[in-house]
Amino acid sequence: MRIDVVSIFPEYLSALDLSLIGKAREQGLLQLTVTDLREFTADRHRTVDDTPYGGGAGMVMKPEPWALALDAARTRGPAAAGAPEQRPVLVVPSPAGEVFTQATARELALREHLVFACGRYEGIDERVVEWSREHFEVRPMSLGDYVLNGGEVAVLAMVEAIGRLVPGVIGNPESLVEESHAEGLLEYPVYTKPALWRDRPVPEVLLSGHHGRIARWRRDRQLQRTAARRPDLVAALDPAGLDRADRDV
Ligand SMILES: Nc1cc(-c2cccs2)n[nH]1
Repeated sequence: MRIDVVSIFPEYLSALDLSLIGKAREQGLLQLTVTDLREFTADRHRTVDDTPYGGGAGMVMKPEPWALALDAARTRGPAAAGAPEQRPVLVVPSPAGEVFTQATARELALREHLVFACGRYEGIDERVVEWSREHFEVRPMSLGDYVLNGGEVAVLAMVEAIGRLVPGVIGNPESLVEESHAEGLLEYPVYTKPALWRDRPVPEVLLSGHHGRIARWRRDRQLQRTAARRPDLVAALDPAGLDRADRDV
């Protein structure tokens, strides 16, 4: 998978050099390029913003640098060998986007080329989004109903959520199965040594070695936790995915 990120603060994305995503880049599982939008300006001051038409506070990001930067990202490097001709996905972090979920991460982890446009100020001139539709599948994307100062933080979260689902990035794919949201439920509580810590014991069943009982206990905790903390997820559950014992929780 190829990932391009365009930002006026490329150093913000240096966290993607670290840990799991950094290792996947070294292994060639992910090709990630971060580009400074200001490289695509033509004036001495490297201007990327201007006042909004129609008035109002703040500044809007100018269209031309974005068009040049996105075209460069789209055409950079050879198309992956053998990959079907897919248009790259242009993800535009925005509080006005569709909400990014684990399902979105799973969907985007299957794509060959993702380009992330980190907007700042009051946003990017809307004509860039319209212009991009010719060569990209354009996806305005929100992390949630709160406002950030720029798209970089959202891109860090999305690249991690997507990247970890790319085959080979996580050493043990088993650990992807029971994590929160993997199947619409929150994950169960976890424990490790010591068995007694500050007068708090580990739940007895987990020390029993009885795998069936442990699996049932964990599933019950997932259902109870989801019902308590995220009733919206319970409402969205597919009843066909629940077994009889689930219904008794
Ligand atoms: N969910 C979300 C995205 C954003 C921003 C993206 C770019 C500037 S602000 N705020 N909140």
